[in-house]
Amino acid sequence: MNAIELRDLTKSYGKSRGIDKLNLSVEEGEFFGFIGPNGAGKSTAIRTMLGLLRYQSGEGYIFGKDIRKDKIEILSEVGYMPSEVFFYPKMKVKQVIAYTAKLKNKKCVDEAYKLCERLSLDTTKRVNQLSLGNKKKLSIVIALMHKPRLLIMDEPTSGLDPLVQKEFFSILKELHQEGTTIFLSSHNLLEIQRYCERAAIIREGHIIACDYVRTLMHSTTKRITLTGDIDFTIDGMENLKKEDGQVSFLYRGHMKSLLKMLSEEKISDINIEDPDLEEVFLHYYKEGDEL
Ligand SMILES: Nc1ncnc2c1ncn2[C@@H]1O[C@H](COP(=O)(O)OP(=O)(O)OP(=O)(O)O)[C@@H](O)[C@H]1O
Repeated sequence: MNAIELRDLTKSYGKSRGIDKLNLSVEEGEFFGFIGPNGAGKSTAIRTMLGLLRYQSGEGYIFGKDIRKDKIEILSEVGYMPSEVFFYPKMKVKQVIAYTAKLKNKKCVDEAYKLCERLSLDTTKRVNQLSLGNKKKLSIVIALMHKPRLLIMDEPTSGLDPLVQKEFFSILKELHQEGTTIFLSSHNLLEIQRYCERAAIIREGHIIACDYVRTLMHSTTKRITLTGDIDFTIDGMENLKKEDGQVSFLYRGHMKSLLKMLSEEKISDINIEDPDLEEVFLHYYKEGDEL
């Protein structure tokens, strides 16, 4: 069964576009990445699929349950970490935990305390005494404490220090091994590359690419690095970098024609490699680029 199934899901905010005919399938048990430039529609897609926003058309199912009709059942199986966190400022961390466990109607306080310990979050502090990063930790604890079947995280690591990020991903990996489906929306392409099996790229409210991360990286685009006497340009050269007698660029054309052109130039070395994920995604992000 698919954990997430969205078909032509459309949500607009009056004049401004949110998501437009968005299609997406995430299988149960996947570690899935969701990426796109600012304003692409990531948070809108997430909040719509969780039944938190009204939408105009299309359909959506979480574990086969209808996002329009079965909101409460869906939320009981999901752990959601929003990109922005709000807690009652005067509550202590331990009070937030107790209150949340009551709302979720699950015995999960012990699990929450274990998570606080692993993330170094002091449960005796009041929310208004917490730094931004520590508020984020609390939001992680709240999303994870009931061991949900599906975890949806919107920009979870922004504002967390590297040590906490490492521990956070160790926790996610453990949950994933236990069968939890993880849907991670992030601007950090390295963490998508490192942890996600598949990823979807959203731009202007549409999914423009969805595949295994490895496949996305092995696109037809290559990074070419040339050493030698280089003062020529080639059609299809992008992201040009020049340093220390080397020229490096992304190339999207036919390899045969590139090699033919280069054979006539004074080049002492050539290196052809796959670009890193960041470069591939930046290429997808750019408005008007073909896939
Ligand atoms: N409450 C709202 N009212 C009007 N327009 C909105 C509202 N929320 C989002 N939008 C618009 O919907 C589009 C998608 O926004 P959304 O927040 O989903 O993008 P995002 O991909 O999550 O962006 P970011 O990476 O910056 O968080 C944007 O054009 C945004 O301006």
